[in-house]
Amino acid sequence: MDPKSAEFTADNPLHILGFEFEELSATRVSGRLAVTDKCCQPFKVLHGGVSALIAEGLASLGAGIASGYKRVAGVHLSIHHIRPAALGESVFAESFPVSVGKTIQVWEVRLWKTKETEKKKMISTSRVTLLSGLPVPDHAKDSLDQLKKFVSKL
Ligand SMILES: CC(C)(COP(=O)(O)OP(=O)(O)OC[C@H]1O[C@@H](n2cnc3c(N)ncnc32)[C@H](O)[C@@H]1OP(=O)(O)O)[C@@H](O)C(=O)NCCC(=O)NCCSC(=O)c1cc(O)c2ccccc2c1O
Repeated sequence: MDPKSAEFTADNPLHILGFEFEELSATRVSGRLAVTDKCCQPFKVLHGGVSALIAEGLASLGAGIASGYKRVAGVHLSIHHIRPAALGESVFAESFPVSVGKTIQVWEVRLWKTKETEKKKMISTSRVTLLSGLPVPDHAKDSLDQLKKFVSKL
């Protein structure tokens, strides 16, 4: 299944905002978001909560894969908003693990402006701490199976 297709909703809130995944693995998760009205605060810049949502989503997916498709639970998120992303711009998000333990994982998530003509400019940097290796509830088994199938085809 193509992660950019309408059927693939690895993360529903991100999907609704138009986020498109590019990579999904235990060591790297990335994707892109066009900054539309749906993502902006009143001053027409990317809402800080949307940046935090991207951080939570990417880190959780990566940590879930790194834990062998067990359930993970985010327990702490910190974010620094370095510069704004304006309405009409596009952002690139990348995430990688800082530490993968048996029970705790720490992931870094960075958002960048993606104007090809410009030097890469960072929008925000986040650290997400997650509890990992939790049992998967029955109602969530299907979506984890779907994610597993997709990742195995990459
Ligand atoms: C907070 C900063 C302006 C501080 O900048 P700093 O002093 O650390 O560094 P620089 O001066 O070098 O600037 C860095 C970078 O920011 C650009 N910038 C500076 N001032 C402005 C400005 N007035 N307007 C636009 N852009 C500015 C500057 O050009 C530099 O970029 P370069 O590309 O030129 O290098 C800065 O750190 C910053 O802007 N950070 C991002 C802040 C941000 O976007 N926060 C998240 C969204 S805010 C938010 O979520 C939010 C705000 C609200 O007011 C709401 C109100 C009602 C509902 C919701 C709201 C809401 O969600």
